[in-house]
Amino acid sequence: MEKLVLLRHGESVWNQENRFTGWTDVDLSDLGKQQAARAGQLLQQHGYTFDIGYTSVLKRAIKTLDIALENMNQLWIPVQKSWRLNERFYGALQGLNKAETAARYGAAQVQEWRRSPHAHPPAITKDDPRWPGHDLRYAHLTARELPLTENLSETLARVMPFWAEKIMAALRRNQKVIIAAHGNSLRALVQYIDHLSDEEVTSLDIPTGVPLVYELDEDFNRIRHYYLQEDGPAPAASPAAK
Ligand SMILES: O=C(O)[C@@H](CO)OP(=O)(O)O
Repeated sequence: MEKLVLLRHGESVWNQENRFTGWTDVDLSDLGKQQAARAGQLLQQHGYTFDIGYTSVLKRAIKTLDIALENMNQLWIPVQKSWRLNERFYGALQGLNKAETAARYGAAQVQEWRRSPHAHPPAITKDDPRWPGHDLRYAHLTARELPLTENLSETLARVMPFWAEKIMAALRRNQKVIIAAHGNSLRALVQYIDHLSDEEVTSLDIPTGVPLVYELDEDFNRIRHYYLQEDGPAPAASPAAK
């Protein structure tokens, strides 16, 4: 039996300000740093050790993994970063306040942009400073890989090669894996691992800074999954999107 731990980054400054974030590289809030430390302490208390960590190229996830590993005294393990684990690219919504956007476009429209697997948020254009083609860390991406907007299905499609080539390969080597990523890149991964329908993934929300443990059989099918919390494991239910 393999154990895989998924960890959404701790609260970011823009989570706190209720702004659409996507690929914007915002930092953790003080609460987010505390959540990351607590996640590491919980993992250590429950005896978790890891052989390798995977994260995105965004500092809120990188720092969450760092802080969690430091609190487990495992900061020394290899960590691989990939843009494929980035948050879903939120297009022209990036930077906007979610409540103000709902007041302008209607709550139903905003909820669809946020949670539907197929709805595209409004796109940016390549002359927009938010276009990742302007950012050195994405210089190796092809024109097709650089998003102008992304829906959840497209996020899943770009997470998948990394899952198959890197993460599953590590699991096959019996390595113990932790992935620190984002609300929507993890929703996409959970949809895949759990075979969730589009309807089920619409109501899936993953909390910040709480380790989500998957116990997998040798074919990487889920045996059990649960959140690791102060008062013991909690079912990985799918609370409605906020
Ligand atoms: O802003 C974002 O990038 C994400 C995660 O914080 O928000 P949402 O919950 O709307 O997908």
